[in-house]
Amino acid sequence: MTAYLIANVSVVGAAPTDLLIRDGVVAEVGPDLSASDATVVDGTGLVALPGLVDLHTHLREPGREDAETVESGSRAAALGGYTAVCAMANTSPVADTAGVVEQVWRLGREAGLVDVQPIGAVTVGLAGERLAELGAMADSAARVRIFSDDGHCVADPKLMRRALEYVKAFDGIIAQHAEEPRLTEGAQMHEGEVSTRLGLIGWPAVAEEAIIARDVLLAEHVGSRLHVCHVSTAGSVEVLRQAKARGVRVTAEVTPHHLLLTDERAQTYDPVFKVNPPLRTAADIAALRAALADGVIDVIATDHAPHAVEDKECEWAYARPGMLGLETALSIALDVLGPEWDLIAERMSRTPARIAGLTGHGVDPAPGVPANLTLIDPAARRTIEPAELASRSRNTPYARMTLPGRIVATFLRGEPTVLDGKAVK
Ligand SMILES: NC(=O)N[C@@H](CC(=O)O)C(=O)O
Ligand SMILES: [Zn+2]
Ligand SMILES: [Zn+2]
Repeated sequence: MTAYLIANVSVVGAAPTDLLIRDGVVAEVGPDLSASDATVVDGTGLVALPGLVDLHTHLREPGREDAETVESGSRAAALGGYTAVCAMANTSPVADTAGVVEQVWRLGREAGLVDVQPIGAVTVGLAGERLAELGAMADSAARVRIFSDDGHCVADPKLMRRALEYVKAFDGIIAQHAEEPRLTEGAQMHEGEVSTRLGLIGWPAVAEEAIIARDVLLAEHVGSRLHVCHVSTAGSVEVLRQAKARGVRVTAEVTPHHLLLTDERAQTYDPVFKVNPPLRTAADIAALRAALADGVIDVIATDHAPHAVEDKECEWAYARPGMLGLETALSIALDVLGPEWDLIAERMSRTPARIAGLTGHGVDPAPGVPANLTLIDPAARRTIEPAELASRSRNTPYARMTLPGRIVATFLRGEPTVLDGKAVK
């Protein structure tokens, strides 16, 4: 195993120092380190963060390997500065059995670019009718702790209650895609001024807020852990704020795109901007940013949702919802939050690692800590070219935009997965 000496690097924004990585861990931290056997990485001007952790990634394998595979998605993640991703269950077949979650987990190990932690489905086939074999998935080699029907809402309150009760035994989490289906029938975008102008059926904010309100009450009643996926409205933030103040065990995520893009983008009729929940208003963005700063929203999660060309380059109404996120998330966070390195580490690494129970991830570089870290050049700017992305899909909403920050290197347990901004394998 090669040793690496990262010289003159700022650890989470502090004054520059050296990091020696050896045998998979951070061996030493301090000024003027030397090691004759180590490969030197010049860290001048770079910031080291604990490797990013994504609570919400769609890898599309098994079933839609044309859109993404565990390997291509893992490479996109490593290039984005990630060392661990949680893979959503809406694959084909659905990850609703021990067999499928173990398959995804094994493919992640084989790719070896990030730790792939499978999420299990809550209900069989995401159909919302019967609980999936949560216990078998938890006991499997994949050791599933987060369950989600993401893509669909667990709309039946009795089933949601049963799921929360079931996972309590092993301190599991139900991650909810909060969408009251009766309020979003035929919805194409956010319900508001722009949808009225365009004559498109809207998805009202209340369709999200009503489910979050119900679910925090259920989680409170049962005493279980609830996680809310892709929070997108100011009203949702208020529901979460009140629940947290009462001590409900609820955590929440926001996506990079909901922190930056508004429903005005729908005016282009370019389906690259079609996503669930939909892009909202500038007032929602302001509330989401404030909630991220004050901790009502715990994490930034990408909801990386690759889609094949034929599912995206068509009429808006027929296009699948979802956008890429892994390779641009850190840049969007930097753009939105500024160089608030401690906050970025908290929201994109430490807290998501803690929520998912991924020990060894989300820990700042210090002697003895597993060397899962990423090096960022905050001064660099890059223009996003969809064809250059490692993802198999091209549906980035940031095409030809120039964004701040570039991932220079990523290390997984002491081995580089990215060096000089390029994937190592
Ligand atoms: N976000 C999306 O618009 N799409 C996701 C599903 C989801 O996250 O709800 C997908 O799987 O494509
Ligand atoms: Zn969702
Ligand atoms: Zn999703």
